Amino acid sequence: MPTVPNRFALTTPLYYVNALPHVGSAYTTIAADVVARFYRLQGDEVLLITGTDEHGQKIQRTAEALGRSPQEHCDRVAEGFQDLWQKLGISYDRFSRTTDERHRPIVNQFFQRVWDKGDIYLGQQQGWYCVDCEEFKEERDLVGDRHCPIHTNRPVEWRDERNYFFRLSKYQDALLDYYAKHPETIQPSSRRNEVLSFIERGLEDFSISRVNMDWGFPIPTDPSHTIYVWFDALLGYVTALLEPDQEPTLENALAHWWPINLHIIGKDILRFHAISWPAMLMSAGLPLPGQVFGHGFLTKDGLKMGKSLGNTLDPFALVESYGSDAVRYYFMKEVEFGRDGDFSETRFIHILNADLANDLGNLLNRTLKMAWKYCDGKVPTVNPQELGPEHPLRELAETILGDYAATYKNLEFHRLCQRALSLARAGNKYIDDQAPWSLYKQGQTEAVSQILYGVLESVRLVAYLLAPIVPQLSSQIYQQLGYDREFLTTQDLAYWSTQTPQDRWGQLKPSQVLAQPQPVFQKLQSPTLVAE
Ligand SMILES: Nc1ncnc2c1ncn2[C@@H]1O[C@H](COP(=O)(O)OP(=O)(O)OP(=O)(O)O)[C@@H](O)[C@H]1O
Ligand SMILES: [Zn+2]
Repeated sequence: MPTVPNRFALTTPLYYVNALPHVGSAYTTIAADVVARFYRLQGDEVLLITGTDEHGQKIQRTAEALGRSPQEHCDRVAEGFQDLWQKLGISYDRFSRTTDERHRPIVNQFFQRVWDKGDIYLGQQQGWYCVDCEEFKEERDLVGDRHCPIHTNRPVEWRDERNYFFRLSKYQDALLDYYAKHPETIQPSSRRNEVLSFIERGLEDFSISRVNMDWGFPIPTDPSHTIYVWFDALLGYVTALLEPDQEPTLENALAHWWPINLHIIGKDILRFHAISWPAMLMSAGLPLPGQVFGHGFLTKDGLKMGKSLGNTLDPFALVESYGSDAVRYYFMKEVEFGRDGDFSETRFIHILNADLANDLGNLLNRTLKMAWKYCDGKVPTVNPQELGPEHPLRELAETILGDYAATYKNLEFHRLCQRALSLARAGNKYIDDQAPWSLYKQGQTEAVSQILYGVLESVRLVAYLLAPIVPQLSSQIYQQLGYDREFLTTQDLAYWSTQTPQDRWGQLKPSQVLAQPQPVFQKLQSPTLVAE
């Protein structure tokens, strides 16, 4: 009987279109793509949502400064995002733009639910506003001469206006209660603690409308106000759930994929996702997303890289110089997900050469050459089970395979890379120790076959383990091992993940014809991009 696949829906933030994407936006999106690819390889039905947040004062002002209409500006920048995602191999299923005409009915219907619940009222808003965050800041959090702690280059602005408010305070206890019962919902745990202590300090209602600002949707019950950009942006996740030809109703949007399993975001927008958003959903009577993971910042000289500060690294140039797998691998391996990390081009080159060119690429290359020399260019004809459980490579591989899925599910990408690479390193050591070239000279062909099989099978497993992170490289390795180029990406994954599971020892078919050895990862040259 065919099994029904599990469903997994996840999102990146919808990025502001105040400027083209930078390496920080790429970082989150790469991580989300890795997770999506992992679940697809498990045979699950996956929906990866990314997109752009296009309303609000920040966008209106940026467009004005550039002499463009806001829509023209958004169209251009949204295209830039899509272009980068394509270059980085991001396999997104939906690109949600908050200026999409289907978004407005969803926002209106959601607003109506919250309105009917009595959670929206008119009040007076006073406070310090950071346009770059599109958020009111508490006086005690400001730095220097009233500057936002994240956007230290621009002072916050004083606001005193009549706005509609959302009754966030009403949900304080419900949120605490929910997070006590579902502690896994906010990750990593340091972020959970941060959110909990913020809630415990007391939640204040927040304004969800703006006056004198018309780049957004009007409040349905009072069109002289514009809906606050964050209220509309968070709902972009819901609009994204609609099928392309579906009528845009809230009911349709929520029917198949809701609740979303995972929001991957940076820690700058944690409160929106772990406080405002769940409270809005509670008000609308909807179940909450499974998890919010707030990762750390890529920093430059200790400050968050960002479009507003302009201290960023151009991801287009990075991909152009080094290729998408290199960029993906570096950020997943080098920065522990959840913590901050600085970028260094020298380190970038060092890690890629050490891991992918030497430990993995060379291992495959030298072993393939031996297989051509000693085994007629075929996977050695041995029964994989003859390599018993105590075989050193098999033993290590099976230990890693025992928990790699949990490692991915916990978003421990750096650990996954380390573990996969430890298998490649063990393969190199094993082949050096065994010296099959001497055994061949002594006529011990059976032993040679066994050794080469063990190493090639280990390389296959490393490629499989890393496939969500370096999809092109893994596909190339599979191809060298005699599989179709597309084996890991366009096969009927749901089928083969159950029929010929790739995450087991001994799947490499004896006698399968190998490809001619070719380097799968070119060594990178010295830094070219950033002066260090
Ligand atoms: N330096 C960074 N490190 C890690 N992630 C980042 C970084 N900058 C942006 N991001 C990602 O982008 C999200 C914020 O998107 P946004 O469009 O506000 O980009 P931004 O560059 O931070 O903009 P701005 O500098 O104008 O605030 C973060 O939550 C995170 O997912
Ligand atoms: Zn700010």
